[in-house]
Amino acid sequence: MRKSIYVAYTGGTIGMRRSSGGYVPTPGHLVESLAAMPEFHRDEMPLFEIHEYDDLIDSSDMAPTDWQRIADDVQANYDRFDGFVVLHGTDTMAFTAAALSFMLTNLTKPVIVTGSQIPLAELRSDGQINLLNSLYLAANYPVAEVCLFFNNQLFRGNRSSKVNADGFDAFASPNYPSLIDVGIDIRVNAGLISHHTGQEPLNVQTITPQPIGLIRLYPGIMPELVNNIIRQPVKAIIMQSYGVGNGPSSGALLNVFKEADEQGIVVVNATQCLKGRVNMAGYATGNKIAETGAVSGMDMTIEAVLTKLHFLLSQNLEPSVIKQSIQQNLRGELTL
Ligand SMILES: NC(=O)C[C@H](N)C(=O)O
Repeated sequence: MRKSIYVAYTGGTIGMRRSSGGYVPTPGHLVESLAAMPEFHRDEMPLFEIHEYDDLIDSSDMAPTDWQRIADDVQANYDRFDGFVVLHGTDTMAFTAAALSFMLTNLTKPVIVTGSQIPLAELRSDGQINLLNSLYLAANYPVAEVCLFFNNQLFRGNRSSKVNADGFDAFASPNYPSLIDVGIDIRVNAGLISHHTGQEPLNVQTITPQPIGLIRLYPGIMPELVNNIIRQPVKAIIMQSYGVGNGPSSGALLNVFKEADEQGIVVVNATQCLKGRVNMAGYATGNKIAETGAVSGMDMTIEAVLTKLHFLLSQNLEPSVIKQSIQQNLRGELTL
């Protein structure tokens, strides 16, 4: 029997049209374009149902409330379909994929987030390949987790980052292998498919918008500037440090982070580098950051750290519990 895939269409370039003000999402345009593409309707393809959202958006406009809507949508249709494809803009696709990975617990069916760099209806679009393969993989290679498909690779959602603004290879998973590579053959990288038994029903954890500060360290960064951020109603700060978790060792700057920690603000030390992991014990400069109470972001992407913080802060947990949980492997987002 042909499998049945639910497509949640949120917006993004894949369904956009050129306008005098630049590309904009256009209701009905994607569905119309797909109807005219015979390859999507071949017998080897699964059946699919597209749910076009009322307000299609450029993913630059995505917010935690949109993540919630997508998660609730998957849950509402969970029993009727074999798998899920979320059509999404590329700009914040990695954030949504990471957020969904934390929000959806006990997943036994694939949720694949995808989109394109050129609209589906345009010449040389990568949308056709991305959507066609996402549907095919969702039906035939049911990786039971939230994934991101782009440029012939299926990545773990919470390990992905947008790394190329204008290339078709827009995404990478710097600290974790791709789950599936699509070439002449479809190669599943062994052992990466989750084996959930499906005894527990799918659960959606509610995420609410949270005040999280993101501070990228740079040579000459002024303590006063960071100090202003902790004066805000902020519950957590992601400190994007150098290399393996280092930063300027000026007492004034370190004191600001220490003060933040004492106020119950969770400070996560995440590296600016795309690849590799934080090890604050490696250098004296990193050790000093650890002494302020900051916890390690390990080898998580910034997208994973940010959405994991949303996930944890939304549960009203004590800062000490959040500090512990941030360093635990919840959905394969970090390597212990
Ligand atoms: N390629 C894209 O989808 C970019 C677009 N600005 C978006 O994120 O919606």
